[in-house]
Amino acid sequence: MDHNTCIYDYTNLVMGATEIRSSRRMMDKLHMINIEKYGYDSFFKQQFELRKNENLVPGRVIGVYKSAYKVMTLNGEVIAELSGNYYNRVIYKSDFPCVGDWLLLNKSNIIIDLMERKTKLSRKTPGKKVDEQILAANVDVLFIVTSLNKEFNSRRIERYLATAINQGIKPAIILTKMDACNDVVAYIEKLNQIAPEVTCIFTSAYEKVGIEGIFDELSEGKTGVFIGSSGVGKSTLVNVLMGEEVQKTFDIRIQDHKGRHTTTHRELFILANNGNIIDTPGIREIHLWSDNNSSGGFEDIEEYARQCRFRDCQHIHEHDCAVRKAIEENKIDKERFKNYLKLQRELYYSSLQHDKREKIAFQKQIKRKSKIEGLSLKK
Ligand SMILES: Nc1nc2c(ncn2[C@@H]2O[C@H](COP(=O)(O)OP(=O)(O)OP(=O)(O)O)[C@@H](O)[C@H]2O)c(=O)[nH]1
Ligand SMILES: [Zn+2]
Repeated sequence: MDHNTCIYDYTNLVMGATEIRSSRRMMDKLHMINIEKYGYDSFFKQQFELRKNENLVPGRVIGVYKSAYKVMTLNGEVIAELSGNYYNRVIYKSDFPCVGDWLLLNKSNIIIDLMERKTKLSRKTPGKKVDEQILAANVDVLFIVTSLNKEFNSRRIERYLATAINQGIKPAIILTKMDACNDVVAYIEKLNQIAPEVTCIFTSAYEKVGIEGIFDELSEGKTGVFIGSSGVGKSTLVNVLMGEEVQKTFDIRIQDHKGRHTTTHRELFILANNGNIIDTPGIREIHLWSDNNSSGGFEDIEEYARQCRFRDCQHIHEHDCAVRKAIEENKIDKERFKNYLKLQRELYYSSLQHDKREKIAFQKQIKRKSKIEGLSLKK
């Protein structure tokens, strides 16, 4: 399906071939939004095509409220709520829409369905509860933001890199506050040790340095997420990218069912070059959550691991362990290796939890189904 088809569906306009060619001008006339700049590409168009007879509209979540969503559609921003049917189908918390998700809405702005996600930036829910929390969906680039000062921490960067690579998201490292750093070379060396292949962008929001480098990573329709500790300068950078003070709490205030005003803190903004950015304030830690065991960003260690005598070598006390030998010869940093093991364990644990969660959900589904069919389940 092409972009024009969805304009037909939505407005019932009858257009000829010539008009189709000038659909963008047409959209301007009708005050329609070009949702392609929000990342509406063939991946989502195909999903919409499969449902085209249902009179639905595609839209992207640009803000999340307690019980409603701010969604960008062809018609501009709307406030949308979930349908009862949607609620009934939800099994996991991660089935609820999050910022960056593409939705199918009906004409009354009721959310009928969630489109399949291209990527998701997930973490394990903070605290004891073991579950997945999706921070943002359909992310193309994870900007790992860190300052060129004491806050710089190789182990933390490795963790973020593993998260991005494991989830199929391209990582890029943004180094901030270059104006206040007098030994940039030392940081370049550190980055070479942990992320030789990763794009590193050196910036100063104060002096507007390096901003182009961020724009380069975000062409039209691409979505980037900023992640990093509090105080590294994420918001300042977002403001510079936006060219203005971004109002964190939009004027638009809505009421939830209890009549209270609620605001959102995870939002998607569009840049002048039509790239999309999501700021994630308040993310202090990220524990890996994944349904697969492959960590990312440790190719150097994995390269040595392939040379170990035993394929399932744990690199602890096995004979002929190439990894331990590399550590002894200072070819692998010991602390980096420890972090690798830690993240591996975290991933393994998370994949076990993932399987457990699937089993519980499967049982829930059977129970629900048998309830509907009037059957009772005996143990
Ligand atoms: N020297 C210097 N300081 C900066 C720069 N950018 C931001 N800062 C300062 O760093 C502090 C934190 O900046 P914020 O943008 O609020 O940091 P943040 O990462 O958004 O923090 P949270 O909102 O808590 O996640 C502020 O005092 C900024 O003025 C920079 O380019 N150079
Ligand atoms: Zn080994």
